[in-house]
Amino acid sequence: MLALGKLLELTLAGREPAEKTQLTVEGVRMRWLSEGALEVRPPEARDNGLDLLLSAGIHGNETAPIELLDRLLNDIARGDLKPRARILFLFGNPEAIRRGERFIEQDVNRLFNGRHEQSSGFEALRACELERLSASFFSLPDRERLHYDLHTAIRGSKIEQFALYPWKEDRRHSRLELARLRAAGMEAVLLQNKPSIVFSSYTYDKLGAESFTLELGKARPFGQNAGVNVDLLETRLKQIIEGNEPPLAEASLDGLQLFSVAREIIKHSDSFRLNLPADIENFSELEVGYVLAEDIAQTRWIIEEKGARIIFPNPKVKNGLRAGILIVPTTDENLA
Ligand SMILES: O=C(O)CCC(=O)N[C@@H](CCC(=O)O)C(=O)O
Ligand SMILES: [Zn+2]
Repeated sequence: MLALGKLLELTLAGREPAEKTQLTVEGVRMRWLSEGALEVRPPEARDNGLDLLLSAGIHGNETAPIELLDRLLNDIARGDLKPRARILFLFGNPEAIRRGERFIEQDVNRLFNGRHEQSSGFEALRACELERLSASFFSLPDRERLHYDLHTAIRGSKIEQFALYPWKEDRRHSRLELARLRAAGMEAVLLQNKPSIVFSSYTYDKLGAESFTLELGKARPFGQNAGVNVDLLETRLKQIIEGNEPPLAEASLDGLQLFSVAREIIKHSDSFRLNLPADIENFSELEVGYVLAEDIAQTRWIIEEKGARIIFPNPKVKNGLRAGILIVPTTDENLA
């Protein structure tokens, strides 16, 4: 296999490849751009006009998505997968991946859309570099732009695989993209309703891509991901890459559950207390009247919304950051 197909090995070893560009037997050009960053370009005659950004390892301990991208890249380098799309593969936080940690100093996925400029340290620099790499990748005119930022979650979930769809003023969420996600095995989608500082939000808002954070199961170390079944997603990604995706029945979302954000729970101080068991699962329902959290100056977060559920509860985040999202079921009536 071509050395550049071993992007994960290079990244784990902290090494640069001797040759920065290689051609596969299929005439596909692979170009190493920076640590954990590799561009794949099909021969011009085969190019179908899709620019696909696949990122994983924004959180270093979320290894199932990293292993998935590694398999796709290996297949391309061997000539077994024949891309018609241009692809940018990104491993988000190489140092955290090497150490098996979510992050080292600060969460890269809270540093996009300008936040890295108000910060310092190597994770802020990396977020800046990821913005630059993706902006340059998505700079070609008249092409379809798609970004999947792949994650696994800290805790178990009542709904195992789901997506978060960013928000931008005057832009509607696409029914066709939701149908594509359903075909890729996602069981639910959270439709965001305000701007955010995560990677998928940056590529959606600033670069005009259709962008999603995908949650694929529970985070485990390398080699221990048998419990994370990414078969449907892997099959769909191969079809998207090869340009032979079966047509999508747009009208039907086929049981895909839709949610919207009711409130983001923000941790304001060290006095923040989250009144949930440590092993609570994502999408657990909360009763109206329940005191979910308490913070400085007698602030109390009380459930007011019928059918509310919690995702990503995490009282350990830094002050000022999101310590959970309260979500409620929604309908498909506002989709484009
Ligand atoms: O399990 C958790 O608490 C977090 C899992 C995770 O990393 N999720 C992403 C979601 C990004 C988004 O809001 O689109 C994150 O928190 O960065
Ligand atoms: Zn993550």
